[in-house]
Amino acid sequence: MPGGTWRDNPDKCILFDNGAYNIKYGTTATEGDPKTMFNAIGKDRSTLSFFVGNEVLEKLNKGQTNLTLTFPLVRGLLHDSDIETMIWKKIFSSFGKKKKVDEKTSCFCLTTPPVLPDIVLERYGEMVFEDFGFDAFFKTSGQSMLCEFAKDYFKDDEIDDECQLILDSGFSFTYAVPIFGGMPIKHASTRIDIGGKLMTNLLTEIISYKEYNLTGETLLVNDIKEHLCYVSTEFDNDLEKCKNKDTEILKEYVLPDYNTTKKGYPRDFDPMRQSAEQIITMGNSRFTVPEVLFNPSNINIHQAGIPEMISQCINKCPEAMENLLYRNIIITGGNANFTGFAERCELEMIGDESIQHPTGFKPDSADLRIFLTPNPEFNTWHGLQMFTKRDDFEDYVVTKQEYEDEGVRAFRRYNL
Ligand SMILES: Nc1ncnc2c1ncn2[C@@H]1O[C@H](COP(=O)(O)OP(=O)(O)OP(=O)(O)O)[C@@H](O)[C@H]1O
Repeated sequence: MPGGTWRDNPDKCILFDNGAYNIKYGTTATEGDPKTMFNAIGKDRSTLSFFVGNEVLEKLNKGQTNLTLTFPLVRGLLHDSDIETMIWKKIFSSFGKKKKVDEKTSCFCLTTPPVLPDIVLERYGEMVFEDFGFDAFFKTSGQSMLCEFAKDYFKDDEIDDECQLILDSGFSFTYAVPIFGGMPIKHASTRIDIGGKLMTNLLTEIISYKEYNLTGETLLVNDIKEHLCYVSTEFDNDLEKCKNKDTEILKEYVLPDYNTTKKGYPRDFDPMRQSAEQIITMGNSRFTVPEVLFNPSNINIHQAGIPEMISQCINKCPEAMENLLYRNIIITGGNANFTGFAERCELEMIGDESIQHPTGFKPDSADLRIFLTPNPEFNTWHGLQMFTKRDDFEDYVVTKQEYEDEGVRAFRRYNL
């Protein structure tokens, strides 16, 4: 067990970027990328035994498809703290004997959504201090930590030090969060109720209707989505190409048979190929699914698409910040991995004949600069790690003693 306390031993700051899909975890001393833990449990419908975190992925990858998945975070918020506790325990036990987590001398650092109801904050306080018995707790929005990362990573591009707008498109939602002086401007934070989960569900429906019933095969469809979907920068053109069976767009996904192959894979469409495998042909669903991020009304969600949401968010901020925010937009989150995501945002913000909003969403007077983080899923965690190395980190930490004296108010001392 490592000696000292979190104040002097970087192994004792435990860092969780607590995504609704994956928890990215490590310590301040971790070198390289964090590890990930699937943030769900799976219950075997026949034996009722259950699997926790990555065990679920292992079972699913081996072809065990009769698992019911339960996610402890629902719509981004903690919904089932017992399940979350099980998954956190699984992570702590993975640290091994040598680096065994000693809660009494460790600080637990956690990312949460930018706006967190008191009742959820209270439950996190209970879990961290009462159930696990940590000595200290640092709670922050993921977006503030992403900023910490981006300010360093893009410093040569002269990203503004004070003022940025984070566009974070993850599993549950897509957020636009303006940041000033490292702190989110909460009243201006805006969100659309579309994230990776909804898009995977949508693709499941489309494939199940047109080809094979893949209901319940969430991870398989997720894999198809991650390999084959993209954000179109020429939507009408791409639709036309699909009608003409253009092989530039048509792709195939070979389904696993769980006998000779355990994993599916994508490949080019070849009309001449004779094939014994079960195949899904992906045409316009490759881009109509991610299109819902830009046109939510396509699936009857009456909210603004991403570029309009960004401008709505900036409009809620003081006018003096407007130019700075448009000049410092940082895109992150797992969905930012879709090819074309950042380009499409830029096209629609500026306005372009090839897309549906030719006039654009930014004022003519504002310059636009969009920064795409290099490894969108991990950058928030890296920002968190950088933050815990700052000289003033301790000022943002709530100790067990402070929590016992002040309760949940102790977390309101700072606004990250
Ligand atoms: N290469 C990819 N292409 C498309 N989508 C991807 C890719 N990689 C990851 N994703 C999607 O990103 C989503 C997860 O993103 P992220 O890790 O930012 O979310 P999270 O932090 O777990 O959740 P949240 O931010 O909602 O709390 C998943 O839906 C996943 O399918």
